[in-house]
Amino acid sequence: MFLVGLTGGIASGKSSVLQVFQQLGCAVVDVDIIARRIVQPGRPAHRRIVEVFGTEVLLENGEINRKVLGDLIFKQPDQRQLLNAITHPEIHKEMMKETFKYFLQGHRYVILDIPLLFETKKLLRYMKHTIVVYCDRDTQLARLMKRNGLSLEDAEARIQAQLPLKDKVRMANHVLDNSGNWGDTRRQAILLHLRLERSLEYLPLRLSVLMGLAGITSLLYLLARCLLPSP
Ligand SMILES: Nc1ncnc2c1ncn2[C@@H]1O[C@H](COP(=O)(O)OP(=O)(O)OP(=O)(O)O)[C@@H](O)[C@H]1O
Repeated sequence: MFLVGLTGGIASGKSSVLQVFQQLGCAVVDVDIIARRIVQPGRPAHRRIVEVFGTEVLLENGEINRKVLGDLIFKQPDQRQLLNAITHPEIHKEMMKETFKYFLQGHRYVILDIPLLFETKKLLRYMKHTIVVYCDRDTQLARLMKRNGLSLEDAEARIQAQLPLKDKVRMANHVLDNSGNWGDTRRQAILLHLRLERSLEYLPLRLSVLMGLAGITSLLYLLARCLLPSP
């Protein structure tokens, strides 16, 4: 098995592309979904967030108010670091669990949607391939304003706060251009899936696990022969 990191910019189309891979039966780890799951009431990260940021970041039903928290950390970078220190270890644990589950199921590759893959670089070394979902700036701006109901100024500020998409394109192994219509992007994603599925890069890990298992079995057999009395 090998890992494929999928990234892009805000509203560039990562989640939409990830859905295509999911529909194709790929093993998909959606960091956005994990990030929502680990802050559900009752989870340790939820408790820590309330301790640090206060009850004003809660909705009436006790869930985290993502909009309020999002605005808060956007305006105060030191608060963002605090939030990351609470959530990142929990997110990484869940990612490892899901990836291991897919490994046991025999998938050839696992695709992980990691919005800040190139910014934090923490997980980059584990990725055999990287994919950037790109779209031109005007399209990105228009989609972001429409989806989040943001003003031009606010949308520009959010795009500005990230590493430019063009830089991410330079760092990636594969680029999916989502500037045009959806059918075109879908086609690019399907072609890429076929390439990854045909790759033999999954073999080294699978073979080493099989050889490890064979080694342990032989060892147990030899031990049993030595320890058990012969008939
Ligand atoms: N090719 C396309 N044509 C038209 N609309 C699109 C296209 N691709 C994505 N969109 C729309 O653009 C918006 C952003 O897409 P999506 O949510 O997939 O981006 P994202 O990169 O996951 O965003 P974020 O990281 O900010 O959550 C959505 O409303 C989606 O429906």
